[in-house]
Amino acid sequence: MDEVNTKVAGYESLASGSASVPWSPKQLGFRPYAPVVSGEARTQNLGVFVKRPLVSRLTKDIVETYRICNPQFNYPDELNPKRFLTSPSAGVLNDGFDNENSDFILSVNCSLVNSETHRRYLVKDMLGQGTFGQVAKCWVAELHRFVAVKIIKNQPAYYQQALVEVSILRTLNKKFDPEDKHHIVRIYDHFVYQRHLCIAFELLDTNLYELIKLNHFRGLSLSIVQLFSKQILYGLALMKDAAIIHCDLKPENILLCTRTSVEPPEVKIIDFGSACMEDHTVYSYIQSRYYRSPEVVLGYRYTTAIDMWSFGCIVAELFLGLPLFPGASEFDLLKRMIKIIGEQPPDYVLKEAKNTSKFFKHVGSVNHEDGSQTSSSGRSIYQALSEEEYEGRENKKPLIGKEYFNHMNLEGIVKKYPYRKSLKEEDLARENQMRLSLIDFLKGLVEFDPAKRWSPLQASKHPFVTGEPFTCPYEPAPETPRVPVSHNVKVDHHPAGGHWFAAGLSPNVLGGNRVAMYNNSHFQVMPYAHGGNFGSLGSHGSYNDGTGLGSSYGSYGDNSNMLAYYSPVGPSAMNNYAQNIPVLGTSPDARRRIMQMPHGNGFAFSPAGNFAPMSLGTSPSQFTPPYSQMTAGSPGHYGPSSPARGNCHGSPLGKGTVPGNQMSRRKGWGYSGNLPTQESTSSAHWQGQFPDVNSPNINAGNWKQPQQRNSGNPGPHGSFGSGKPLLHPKSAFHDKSEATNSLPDPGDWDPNYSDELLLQDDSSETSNLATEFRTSVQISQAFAPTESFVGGARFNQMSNSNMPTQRLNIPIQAFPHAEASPDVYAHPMMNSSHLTPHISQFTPSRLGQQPVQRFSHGRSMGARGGEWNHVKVQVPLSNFGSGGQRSPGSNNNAPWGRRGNHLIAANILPSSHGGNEYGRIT
Ligand SMILES: Nc1ncnc2c1ncn2[C@@H]1O[C@H](COP(=O)(O)OP(=O)(O)OP(=O)(O)O)[C@@H](O)[C@H]1O
Repeated sequence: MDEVNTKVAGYESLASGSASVPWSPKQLGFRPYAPVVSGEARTQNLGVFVKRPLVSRLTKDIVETYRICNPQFNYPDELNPKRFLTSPSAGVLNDGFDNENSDFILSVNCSLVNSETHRRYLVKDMLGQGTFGQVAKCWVAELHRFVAVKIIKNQPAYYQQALVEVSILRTLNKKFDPEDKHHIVRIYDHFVYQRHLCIAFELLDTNLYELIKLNHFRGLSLSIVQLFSKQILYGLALMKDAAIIHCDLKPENILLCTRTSVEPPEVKIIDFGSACMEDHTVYSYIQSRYYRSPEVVLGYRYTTAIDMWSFGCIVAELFLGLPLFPGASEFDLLKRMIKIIGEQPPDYVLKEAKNTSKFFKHVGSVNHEDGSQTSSSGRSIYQALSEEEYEGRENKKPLIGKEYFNHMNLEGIVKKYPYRKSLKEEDLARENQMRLSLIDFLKGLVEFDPAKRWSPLQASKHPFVTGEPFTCPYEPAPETPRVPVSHNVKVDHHPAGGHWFAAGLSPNVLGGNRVAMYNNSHFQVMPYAHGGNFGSLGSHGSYNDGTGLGSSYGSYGDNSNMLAYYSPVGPSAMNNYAQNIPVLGTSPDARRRIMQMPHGNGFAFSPAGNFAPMSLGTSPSQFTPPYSQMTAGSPGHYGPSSPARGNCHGSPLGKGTVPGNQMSRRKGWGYSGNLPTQESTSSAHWQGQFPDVNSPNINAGNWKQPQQRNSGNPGPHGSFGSGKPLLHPKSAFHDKSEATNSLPDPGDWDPNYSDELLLQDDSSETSNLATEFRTSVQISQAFAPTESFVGGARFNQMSNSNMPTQRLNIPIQAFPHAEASPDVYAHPMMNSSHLTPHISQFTPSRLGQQPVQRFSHGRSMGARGGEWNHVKVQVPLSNFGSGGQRSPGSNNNAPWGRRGNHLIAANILPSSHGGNEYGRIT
């Protein structure tokens, strides 16, 4: 401390007692505190005022405060103790650069450097953590700008999949949306630093889940729902046109923009780490459960329509403040869908879907004349299993979550959602109109039949989006058939580019690097004459589409004429390609990759960088490196946006699944081919038709509203437990524990939660500060006035006097003004016992995870390790000279874990982009 003090100019003179430069406070030294606008205050654009706590405000800029008091005061940043942002911060891997989770250990003011452009990214803060690694807020001095940098875990599978994200985003940004008009996050740069792939994105703000949470799980005003819906549809339309399926659309992956003068607010879609090309859908275990489409649950072929389902769920959640289908399990999810929508998946889907027998029983008769199965009554020949039947078939009780919506259908849920108290009569009529419009809108989105589900373009013309008066059910005009996807998307590819090239993607913008990679001595060309040994080669008939392209993990083409590129050093690990065939054909989504090896001999590729013997049908998730607990020191500050959400959907790369129940990745996709005809318009076509937000004549006449909605869907044909109690007689205990488990405290995943907690424990000022904090959150008010047709926010602003000082009470002030009674609307926030702690409340469960799994993504070391261990990673070949573990603490036998003497960044990895791309952020 002494040493530190004497180094501080200004302080030095004080400490020494020297009178040479006597210090005295200057008059100008004191001036009104003007906090730097950043972080939580950014949301002011939306009228969301979240003041920084007093303690923070008094101390955050203390050096500056001292400097104002005494201009001679000089405190160099280097004197600051290292402040780690990554936890654990002990460097045990990668020569001490990485922690035990293969995360690069970040500290404030450490730099990430693009060795090619020498651009430095000065780490300032942690923005979030996800499956792939960490996202840090970084300062780029030369551009005088903050960006978000995603630092991918130092593991090959993560690395490779992250390259897919790079490639997809670059394709979307550059080829489809060069002018940044489609609400998709911009990617600026990517490079490797200390063996970590770093991806620089534009800096965005809070995600929509956080926004809803800030609003205490009350829904947002219809004007905002409408506005965000329109913007998200812009993005979805772009993706459909690019034939890209996001595969993980959820409120957490839609972020507010940070622009200071944006009016109205803007959102953007992020996280393309799960995305894939529409004609190369390989993985069956995709989408976060609440937002998972029925076709994915059922194991039916899927298209961009699954994103529209997720979109429908998001729109409903924005309005309700709670997920529409918060299924605790897939059984529960389907049950909720059927109950709320009042239908069930169409027979043609059930007939073909792989998992139908898991959820439905066959009750129809077989028409022997034409061989088809039809019900004589014209009703469905499938009936949903009851809970008991499911248990009988699966030998386990289905997890059933809490009922939030009081057994209402979609219409009832929306219609009976509480109104704000102060809604005037004229506004009430308008609100009702909007609600009817919303109901109709949602019906077209959460439509069981993927063929009938509206496309982004169709949905964008719905009156709910366009703002036109809703008079009758909307019937979209049919879309113009588009040219096949593969002709629509131009992709860069290179035979040595590995599986992301095979996926029709190119993360590498500079061709030189690709060549360098191809020719690089670190890659070995391995004659590969026995494709059948690696049974995935060309075996996946579902998307060979006549071109001889293969399917699974980086493998495609002619079994007998293939070279496999093996890189002992490259994070790309294993690249293979088929000679003389177009390199298109593999899903980029390694996380959901299901190995399809119907005629293999038990060997497959390991993304760990080697050929590894694996059992048939092994999911790539099963050779994902052990995914250890995400033990961020302060997850409350920068933990996953909502670990719970990330938990239940099964990303094989660690997008945690609940051990024991969600690890059931579907294997053997086995879909025989015949992808449905994908319709698409050309970019010019749909862009021209897309409604202009600012146009007063938004698509007038472009949509029609026939008097009768022709849904073509008969009523529900089956029901879960029809005529029987929903719960198994023995399930009372189970249900209770399930409810408890699935209703964790939102604080467990709320990054701001610990702030409030901190305030509570903070001496005598606690209640004042807490009150200040709470009363400064004024979301509802903020969202009200911008659009005229909806009126104000749905909720009154909470009054100070009513604000409790106890943290646990805060969120449950949600409906003090609600007019509906709890018995009418079983909303968790309306429960009269709202003053009890969250954990016993109907606190919204994100994806049904237990709190403890939140930050571990539901994967314990043991569980992951068990999966990992069965994959024997081959000993690296000759030029992998730096064998052995990278560090004493490492037990990673994969070459990835070794540092070696290779210049990965320079030789192997795709280079960062040129200046023109980056120029966008200047
Ligand atoms: N451009 C950005 N600006 C600001 N914050 C961001 C940005 N991108 C990501 N984040 C933050 O980082 C978190 C993790 O990002 P992202 O979802 O891309 O990572 P991931 O590892 O793919 O996560 P997941 O586990 O959901 O797949 C986000 O929830 C968000 O809070």
